[in-house]
Amino acid sequence: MEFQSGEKADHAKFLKAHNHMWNHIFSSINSMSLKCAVELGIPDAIHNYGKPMPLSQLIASLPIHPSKASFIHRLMRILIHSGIFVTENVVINKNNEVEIGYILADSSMFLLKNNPFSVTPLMLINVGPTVTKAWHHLSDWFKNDDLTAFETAHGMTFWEYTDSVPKYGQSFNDGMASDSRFVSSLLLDDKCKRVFEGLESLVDVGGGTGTLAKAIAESFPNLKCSVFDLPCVVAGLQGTDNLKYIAGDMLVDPIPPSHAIFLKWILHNWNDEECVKILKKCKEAIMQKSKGGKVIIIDMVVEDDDKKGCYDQSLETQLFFDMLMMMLFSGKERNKREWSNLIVSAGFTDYTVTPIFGLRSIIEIYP
Ligand SMILES: C[S@@+](CC[C@H](N)C(=O)[O-])C[C@H]1O[C@@H](n2cnc3c(N)ncnc32)[C@H](O)[C@@H]1O
Ligand SMILES: COc1ccc(-c2oc3cc(O)cc(O)c3c(=O)c2O)cc1
Repeated sequence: MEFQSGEKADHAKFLKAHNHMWNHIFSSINSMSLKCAVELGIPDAIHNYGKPMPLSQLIASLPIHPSKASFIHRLMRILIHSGIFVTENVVINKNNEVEIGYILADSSMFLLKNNPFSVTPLMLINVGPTVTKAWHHLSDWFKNDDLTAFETAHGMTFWEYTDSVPKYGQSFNDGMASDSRFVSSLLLDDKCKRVFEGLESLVDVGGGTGTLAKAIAESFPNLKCSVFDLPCVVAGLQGTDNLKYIAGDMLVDPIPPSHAIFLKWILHNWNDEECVKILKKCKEAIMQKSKGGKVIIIDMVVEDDDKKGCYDQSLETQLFFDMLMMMLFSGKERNKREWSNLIVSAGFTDYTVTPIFGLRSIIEIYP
C-alpha cells in the first residue's frame, strides 16, 4: 500500500493496517495472559470473594512474591480489555476511598475449578509447551512429507504421545470429560432428547472415559450403552447395569453391532479417507440389527464465509479448530458440502443436521 501524504483517508487506512498487524503479532499475549491468571488462581479468587474484589484484596490473596504486587493490575488490565474480567469501582474504607474492583465476565465462569464445564484442562494443553512446540513446526511440516506437524515436532503421533506421557493422557481425558458434561447438558434437555428416543442400544465410538455415555445411560435406563475406545483409555473402568466398556481400535476392529453409533468429536480428528473407513464400519455395525438404525455425530459444520471480511466470532473459532485439527491429527472441520460428500461416500442415503450447540451440530445419518 502506498502512503500518499495529505490524503486523510489513506493516512487512517495506513495506520489502521499497521495497528492490525501488531495486534495479530501479539495475539498470543491474550492466551498467555489467560494462562498466567488461571495458574495464579485469579478467577477462583474473584469468584470466592463474592462481590467486586478490590485490587488490594486480590493481590493479598495471590501466591505471588511481594516484589510483583504492583504488576497485577497490568495483567488484569489486558484481561479486562479482552473481556475476561469486568471492573466496578468499590468503596474500600470509611473515608469513602474508592478502589478498582474486579468481577468475572460471563466467559470466565468456564475457568473456575469447580465448574463441571471448565475449559481449563484443554486451555492449559493448548497454550502449553507440547502443543506450542508443534505449532512452531507448522512451516517445516508444509515442506516435509510427515502426516502432521505434531509428528514433525515430537517424532510420534498425538495418540502415541498421550499413551506414553500419562500426565498428558490424563489432562486430555479430563478436558474431554468436561466438554462431554457441557454437551450432555444441552443434548439431554427436552429439545434434543428425541435423538435417543426409541433406541435399544448405542455404542459411543471413541467415547473416552465414558462421561457422555454415562449421562445418556442414566437418562435412558432401557438403553444399552457401550463405550468403545483404545485399551489404554478404557482399561479398568467400571460399567453399570446399562453401560459397559469395550476396548478396541475403530480403524482395525469391528465396531460392536448396535442400533445407534455415537461419534462426538471423532471425525474432525481424521482425514476424509479415514472418516469414510470409520463411517463404513459404523454402517456395518448398525446394519447387523434388524431395525433401521442411525449414526449420531456431534461435530462442527463450518459456516459459509458469505460475510467476507466481516468479523464473525463463531466462524473464527471454527477456523481455529480446523487449524488445530490439521496440525495435530491431519483432521479437519467440515462445511455442509464436505459432510455430504463423506456421508454419501460411506454409503449412507439420508441425513439431517440440527445446529444446536452454537459451534457444533447434531448430524444424524441413515443407511
Ligand atoms: C477427541 S477425543 C473425543 C472423546 C469423546 N468422544 C468426547 O468427545 O469427549 C477422541 C477419542 O478417540 C479415541 N481414539 C483415538 N483413536 C482411536 C482408535 N483408533 N480407536 C478407538 N478410539 C480411538 C481417543 O482415545 C479419544 O478418547
Ligand atoms: C499430546 O498433546 C495434546 C493433547 C490434546 C490435544 C487436543 O486435542 C483435541 C482433540 C479434539 O477432538 C478437540 C480438541 O479441542 C482438542 C484440543 O483442544 C487439544 O488440545 C492436543 C495435544
